[in-house]
Amino acid sequence: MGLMIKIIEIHGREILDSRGNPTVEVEVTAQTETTGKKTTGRESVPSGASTGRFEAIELRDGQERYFGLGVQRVVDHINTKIRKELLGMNVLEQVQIDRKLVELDGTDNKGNLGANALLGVSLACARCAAAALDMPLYRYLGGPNAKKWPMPMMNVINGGAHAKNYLDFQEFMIVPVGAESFPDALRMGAEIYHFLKKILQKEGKLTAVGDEGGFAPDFSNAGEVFACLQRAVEEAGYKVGSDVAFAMDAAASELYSEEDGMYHFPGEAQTHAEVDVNLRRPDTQGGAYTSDAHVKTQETTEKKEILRSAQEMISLYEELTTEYPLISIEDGLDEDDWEGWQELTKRMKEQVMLVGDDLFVTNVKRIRCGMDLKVANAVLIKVNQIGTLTEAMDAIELAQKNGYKAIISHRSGETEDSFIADLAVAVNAGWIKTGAPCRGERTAKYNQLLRISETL
Ligand SMILES: C=C(OP(=O)(O)O)C(=O)O
Ligand SMILES: [Mg+2]
Repeated sequence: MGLMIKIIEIHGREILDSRGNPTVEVEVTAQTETTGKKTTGRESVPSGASTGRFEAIELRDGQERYFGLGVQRVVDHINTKIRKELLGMNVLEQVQIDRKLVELDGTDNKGNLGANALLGVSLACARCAAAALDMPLYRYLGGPNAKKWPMPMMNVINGGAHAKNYLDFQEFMIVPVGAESFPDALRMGAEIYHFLKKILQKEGKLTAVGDEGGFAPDFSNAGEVFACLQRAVEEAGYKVGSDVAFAMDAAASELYSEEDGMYHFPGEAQTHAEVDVNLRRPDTQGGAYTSDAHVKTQETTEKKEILRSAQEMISLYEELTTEYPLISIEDGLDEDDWEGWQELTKRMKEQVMLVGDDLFVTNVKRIRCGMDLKVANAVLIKVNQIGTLTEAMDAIELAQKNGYKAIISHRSGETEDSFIADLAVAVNAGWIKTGAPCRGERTAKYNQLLRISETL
């Protein structure tokens, strides 16, 4: 038998995440049989705001404390049922541990014990195993061939479910594609972020930030945002396109209405309504992306609506991609609109990464389905969407083996945990999405990548 590092303690607790909501933290302690050495690994669990309908279930207490968001019940599952079953297992046997966790839960969506219970334990086991072997986490997870630093996709303008502004699309990212090293990439991103702040201030826009640390001012549409990002890149001394490209997460499932099969843009409509009646934003121009060609404006006495069909969404992305170096569009259409996604993929797959987040939910079944239907060409990987490390790594492997890019991603609710930084290097993902280059829960990942990049 190989080396035995036996799990001797598992302890879960409730902590706070970056939104001030409770989340799960887990400590796993294991003892190396040959030496008696004891090692503890600690991990915590992130949480989404624009969660996909097909994600594994994040359990919450639903009781009065923390307005129903407490995770004490989940912590109890860890400290009783899960602890009892896992004590004595070899912490090096990640696949067996994760299989046991899935079995213990016994449901398809992890709704029994909670994906947040399973994930905390799963990740803490890996962290503990790496430490027990005195290995960096990325090396333990990835082996000797883990060697590639991931290109950061930095979300510097926040909208959608991550900000209370008029911006309907969720994320606008800068991608320093011309960088020659990770430290260079991060520095470029941080410099542009500061120039962006100055530009927003000069224009009298808010520089308060959204959930992922990007600024959250009111823009009327995506075209206005990219024009502003272009200025920030240029003022920072970089070339748009060759040094820095753009990416966006439309998070279109949040905009889609099953009732009429259309995508709704209430923020865009609101900014136009305000311009019309010459209210607070007389400086706001309509922008090129609300032309009648693809926007239906339904005016009533009280309300103006801006709606787009799937076809019109695709046309909008094509226009944006023609005008700006937009290299990646995530969740461009609804999580259930496989036909729309087929059309989107057919039309844009050569120029752009078409990333499935809510569409694939890090789930091999849905990714396989997407591959069969020739949908998308990249998979967003969020460990808490599926609930165990092994299943997330299976999703990454499936993507990479089939020519799909894998982008390792944070959630909008994060902790100071940096597991995903190591994971991105471990699997040579090539891409990471972990917010703005500011705020501790985001810089925890970027700073860990700086440390790792010294050793690559
Ligand atoms: C990171 C994202 O947001 P959330 O965590 O709210 O799903 C996303 O949609 O890609
Ligand atoms: Mg997304």
